Amino acid sequence: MIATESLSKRFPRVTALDRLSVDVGPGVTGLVGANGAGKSTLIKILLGLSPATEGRAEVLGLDVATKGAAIRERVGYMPEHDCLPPDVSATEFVVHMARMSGLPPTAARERTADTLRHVGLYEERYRPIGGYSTGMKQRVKLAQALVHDPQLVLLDEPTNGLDPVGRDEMLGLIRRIHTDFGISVLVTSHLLGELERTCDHVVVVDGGKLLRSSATTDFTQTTTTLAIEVTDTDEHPDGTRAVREALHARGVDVLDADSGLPGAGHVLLLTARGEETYDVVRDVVADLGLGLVRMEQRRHHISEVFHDSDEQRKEAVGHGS
Ligand SMILES: Nc1ncnc2c1ncn2[C@@H]1O[C@H](COP(=O)(O)OP(=O)(O)OP(=O)(O)O)[C@@H](O)[C@H]1O
Repeated sequence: MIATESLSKRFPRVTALDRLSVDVGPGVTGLVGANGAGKSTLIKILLGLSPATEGRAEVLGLDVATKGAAIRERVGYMPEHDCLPPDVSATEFVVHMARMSGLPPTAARERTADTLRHVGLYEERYRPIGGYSTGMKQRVKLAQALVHDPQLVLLDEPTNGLDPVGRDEMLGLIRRIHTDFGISVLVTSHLLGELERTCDHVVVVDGGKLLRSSATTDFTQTTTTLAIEVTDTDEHPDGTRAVREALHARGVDVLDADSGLPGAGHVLLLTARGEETYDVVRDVVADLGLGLVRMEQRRHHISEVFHDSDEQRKEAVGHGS
């Protein structure tokens, strides 16, 4: 769907993309990175709206440097910022965008009705957009990206400004774009956790560089932290400490309390190395006669991926010297 080769974009004061080479296949792909990582810059280059300084990129086999218009016919784009006209209704706006993409009037009206229904806008679609909530505006932006039945949509921070329920609804909609219509999706976010549930594949960028590109299942398998909480007993007044020592004796990594992870210090955090880690924890807690209050897989945060990669870089430097 998308292929970039040593793609760079330099502004006078900042390098927004730094020799980025990545392949994105069909399905739902998350593009994750902190604010300023280069996500929006990449999307604008992929749409042929902004030239790269160096390197090349193809979208649906079309070169972004020369085939921008053909790419934009086949690709939908949901911009990050509020860009909707306040005085027109969702229906008027989306019909207009469908006509702009070349659909004849009747087809434009039919596709608009279908698409607005798909994103969950019903009676409200005849009211002016200016009176909409943030969630409704995000849905209108999504609808205009889908209305011309593209092969691929690029969604820039579609969950921005939404409350947790709104985020979940938007993520469900994004998943269904692929499952119901077969349209592939590239969706950006600064939250790895939310994309883990929605995407088949995740690409992580930092400072314009590729940090990681993996199937979502690889992410969860290789970066699994378990949180354990146990009861205290008369025999073990500090149950947490007793478990920590027993696990250590069985060779299970217990992360430092100051690991920076939320909850560290109150619960034990350890790296799961597969099924057997669960068995070891169960046996250790049972042998000590403690109660297991909680054993759950921690959702990972983007900062941890950056942290891991920093450690890897340091290790690589250390080994090299
Ligand atoms: N037109 C521009 N002129 C100068 N610098 C720019 C321009 N556009 C982006 N940048 C800079 O390039 C870097 C990457 O910006 P970009 O918007 O691509 O990041 P992002 O990952 O999309 O973050 P955000 O979610 O905050 O938009 C930032 O440091 C930004 O300030």
